[in-house]
Amino acid sequence: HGLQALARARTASGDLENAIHDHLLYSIGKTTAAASLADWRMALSRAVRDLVVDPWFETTRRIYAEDRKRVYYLSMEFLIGRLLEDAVLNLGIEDHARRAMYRFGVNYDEVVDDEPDAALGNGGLGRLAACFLDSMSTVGVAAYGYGIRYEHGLFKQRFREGWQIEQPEDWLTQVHPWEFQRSESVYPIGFGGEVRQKEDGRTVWEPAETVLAAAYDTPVPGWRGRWVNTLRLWSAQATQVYDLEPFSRGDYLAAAAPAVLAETISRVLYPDDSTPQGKELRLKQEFFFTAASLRDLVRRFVAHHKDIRKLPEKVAVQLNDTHPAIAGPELVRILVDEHGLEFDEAFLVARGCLHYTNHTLMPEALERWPVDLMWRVLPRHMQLIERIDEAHAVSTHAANQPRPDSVKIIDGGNVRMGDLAFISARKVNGVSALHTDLMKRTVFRDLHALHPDRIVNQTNGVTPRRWLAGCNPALASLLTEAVGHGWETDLEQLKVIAPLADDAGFRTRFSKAKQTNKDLLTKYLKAKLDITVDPTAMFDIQIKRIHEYKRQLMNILEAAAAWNEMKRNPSAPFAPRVRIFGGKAAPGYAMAKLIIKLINDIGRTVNADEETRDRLAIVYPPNYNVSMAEVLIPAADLSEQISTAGMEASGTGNMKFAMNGALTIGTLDGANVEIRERVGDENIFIFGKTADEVTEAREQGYDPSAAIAASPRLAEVVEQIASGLFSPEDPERYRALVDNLRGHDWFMVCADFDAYYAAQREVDAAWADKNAWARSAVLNTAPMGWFSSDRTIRGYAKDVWEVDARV
Ligand SMILES: CCc1ccc([C@H](C)CC(=O)N[C@@H]2O[C@H](CO)[C@@H](O)[C@H](O)[C@H]2O)cc1
Repeated sequence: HGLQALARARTASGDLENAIHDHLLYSIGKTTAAASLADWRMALSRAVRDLVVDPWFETTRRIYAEDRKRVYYLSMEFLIGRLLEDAVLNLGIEDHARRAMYRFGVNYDEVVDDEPDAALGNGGLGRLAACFLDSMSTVGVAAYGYGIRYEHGLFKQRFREGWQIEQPEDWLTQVHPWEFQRSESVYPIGFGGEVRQKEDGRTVWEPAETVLAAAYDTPVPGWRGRWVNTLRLWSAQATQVYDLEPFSRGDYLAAAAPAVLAETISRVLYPDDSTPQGKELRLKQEFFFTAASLRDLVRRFVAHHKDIRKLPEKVAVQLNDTHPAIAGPELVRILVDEHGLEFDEAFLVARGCLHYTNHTLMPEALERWPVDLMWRVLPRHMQLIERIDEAHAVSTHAANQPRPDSVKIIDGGNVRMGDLAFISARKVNGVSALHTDLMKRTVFRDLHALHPDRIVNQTNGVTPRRWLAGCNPALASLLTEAVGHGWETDLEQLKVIAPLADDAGFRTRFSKAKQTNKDLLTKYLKAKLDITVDPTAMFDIQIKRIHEYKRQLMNILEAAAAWNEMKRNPSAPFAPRVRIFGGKAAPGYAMAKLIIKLINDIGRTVNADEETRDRLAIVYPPNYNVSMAEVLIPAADLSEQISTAGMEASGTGNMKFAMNGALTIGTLDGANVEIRERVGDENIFIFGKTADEVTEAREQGYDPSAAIAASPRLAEVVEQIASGLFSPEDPERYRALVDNLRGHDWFMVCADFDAYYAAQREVDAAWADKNAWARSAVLNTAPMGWFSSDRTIRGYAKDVWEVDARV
């Protein structure tokens, strides 16, 4: 706490102001008169970073002194968003920062708003990794995040006539003030080449191509800077920066080629969040960061520990989905080829360190790499994968006993990364109770039967720092008033407000906080997008990646059906709504892009309708990202979590909305099930088929056209779309979408439509009673302690990593 006091002392007396001024002059090289907003942001960021460095050193010193077991979180994605405001929040110096900027005549909020998002992720998986970093630092787990320092993060989304278009993201065109380049941590990473047997029996892999992995470290401060972990991101560099020979011939392209090719590995994030494209470059990215991370953590271990066999006592590696699953064979390779262990022992040591989290049951999202590609890019690893597969067969099946394909790593010419990860790991977890149960009954049924104690559940969580204290100061101060300080790091304390749901005064102030956020969002939409909405209407929000299983289609179909009814029956008790959509589609996902266009087409028609303008508006701000979520979520009244049951592994947006006092309309899918358990049936709107009912309906040959015929409302809307009502300029535009809906509807939109429509009418009725709504809103926030990522991380620390969690 000395350090914390030091940080405070250094900020209290205006030192922060001096530090900012010094950085502006001497780090940025600008006078106050000449400084731009970006310059001020750089100066403030550097000054705040300074306050994190000492506790960072102290954390590292303690980890070594106490020889703490470390956690290494390997993830292809870290969807961090902005860092300045979050660091200021964690250090508790917002007033100081705001006052210091004010003294320079600079608006603090504009400085914060100037920071580009670090969009190094696609969606749920990447954002979860970022929340986990915050929680590991706050609860005091000695941890490193390992990932890729993409030059270009997730693409920028623009709409051209309602169609999504993608533009490159370029967060690094400006200096990134939070990172430190670690030129001493650069490792050669090989690809391709040969594997040779040496006369002493040892195996040597001689790669044909080598790229350098250069480390960039970003400090990850926990609450009040008591503990500061590290995020180490790898950037690809060429071993040979420049080829002078072609240069001297004037062939500048050839001269630059080696560097360009090498750097391609960390150039851009693949924008898919479900169907892998199976590109060789993606495989190289996965191996590049995994191999660099394993080399780095083994170096750190052997620097202080003699016996490599003891690695599992001091190292726990978490594989964030199958993307780093090559870690199994790579760690075995290091132990066998470089440390001389026998294969069997090396495999046991490696498995002792590795743990795998599965984030999706979607068959098409499970990575499979063609065996011939693996032989070409990673020949030594392919040899070891065969050995691992063989050894597993022998250890689980008698010699003559046939092995079901489902437990084979290599099958049908592919390496199944899910099976490789499962077999290489000590613990495997799902991300919600329902999802973990479904893992045991579907994709990993046979492996679960062979290893019944390997799968555990760790229901996701979100950090209450960014997703409540940071993005919702209006509610946060009300909570602090009612609960006292401490809830930010012990969210269970929010339970205290449950009885206040019956306190009219508290309800009023709770609703006032919500209205404050709705007014802020209204201003944001006007300022950024020139969109005008009615801040007193119900803000009904669905924000997430566009995917058929998330059923944005069902949402917009219901909106159109409500619109039809409003026109048919103007006195019907529809609650005035602003229906907000946000989300990107993977560039190659045609149906998702068509759904975006349909939302914009129906929005254009409905928003232009004078008759219903006061009761329904449809808004789709482009380029949904972390910092936009921080404005949308606090302003939400209704949270749309309407996925086909059994297909959303957990969801994390659902938790953020409930934490911020929104009511959920949703299916019994993912973590919605656990949200309902905690908020109670009367404070949530559940509808639709359960996961088992979905499976059953599919097995019994579900006929969507019958469901459409049975629902006049749905039939009317489908016909309107098919006839081009919302696309007069191209009546056939939605042929594929309508045909799929009538003929296939794998995601049960038609089957759940009427139940969804009815649930939305219940929402309208509930909205009419402001007191009851406010009461339910309070009773959504109160029990959200379970959904703090601090609780999730404490679960991993105890059940998976077996590490201390103490600052
Ligand atoms: C290789 C292409 C690819 C890339 C990313 C993914 C991710 C696993 C998709 C993802 O983000 N899954 C989401 O993970 C969240 C965090 O656990 C869950 O809350 C969501 O339900 C799940 O869809 C799959 C396939």
